[in-house]
Amino acid sequence: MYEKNVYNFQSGDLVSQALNHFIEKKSAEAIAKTGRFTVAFSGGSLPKTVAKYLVNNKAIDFSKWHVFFADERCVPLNHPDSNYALVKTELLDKIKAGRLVAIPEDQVYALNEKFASNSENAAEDYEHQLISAFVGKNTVRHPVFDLILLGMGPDGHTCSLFPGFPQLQENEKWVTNIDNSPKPPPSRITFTLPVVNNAHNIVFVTTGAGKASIIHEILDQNSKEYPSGLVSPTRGNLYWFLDNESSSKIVSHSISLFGL
Ligand SMILES: O=C(O)[C@H](O)[C@@H](O)[C@H](O)[C@H](O)COP(=O)(O)O
Repeated sequence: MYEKNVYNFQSGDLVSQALNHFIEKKSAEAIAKTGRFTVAFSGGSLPKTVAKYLVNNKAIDFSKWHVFFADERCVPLNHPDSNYALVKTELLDKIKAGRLVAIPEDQVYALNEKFASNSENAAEDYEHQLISAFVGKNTVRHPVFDLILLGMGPDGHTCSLFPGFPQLQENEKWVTNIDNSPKPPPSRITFTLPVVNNAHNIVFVTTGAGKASIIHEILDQNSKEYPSGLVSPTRGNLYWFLDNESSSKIVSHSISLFGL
């Protein structure tokens, strides 16, 4: 059985501070063990919340980071809907601006723009990018990420895995596609559940009151009704970083003390 840690902070700013310490530790552990740190980002508010203090953290060896996208919208990389563009603005460019050693560009695994208009080809290409980054290094049947950072939508979706959609059943592929996403834009690629569940560390970052009821159902009642409730590590640990609002409906004994 995996370890589930639910951390509650007074504000979104404290969530960002805690994530900075947490990621520094996980990055150092992975680099000491394997010489690199493989991390996947989602979109939404997550990149900004994660990057707030991280971009000034001089204790982190960003040159050893390999950055991936847990899901991506099939749009050009400079499009306002692109998760790559968001992570570039919030994290990659800010690290570069403030430091001598940035994350090398060939260690950032973005959607291949050639396939932006064909989600099936884009997913296949992204799976090949994962294969080239993981096979022979850290793969069993699925890649083993050091850290996957997830958000949760108001319908309980995570990555681009939406409630009731067939992508939730995918057990073979590492990356799959969707062309009828209930949330625009419709065409996307996404990690599959086995890839998410295979990571060493899976972190949900969820702030704001809108998701408090779903969080209560997932964390207190173990609901499997929502894609986020199906995240269940096979080898690693699961962490939820919440603020006072998103955790407001959780029964208090579910909440762990944040410590490193
Ligand atoms: O691709 C998307 O549509 C978004 O990236 C989405 O999956 C997001 O991660 C969640 O809806 C949480 O978003 P917030 O953190 O902004 O609430």
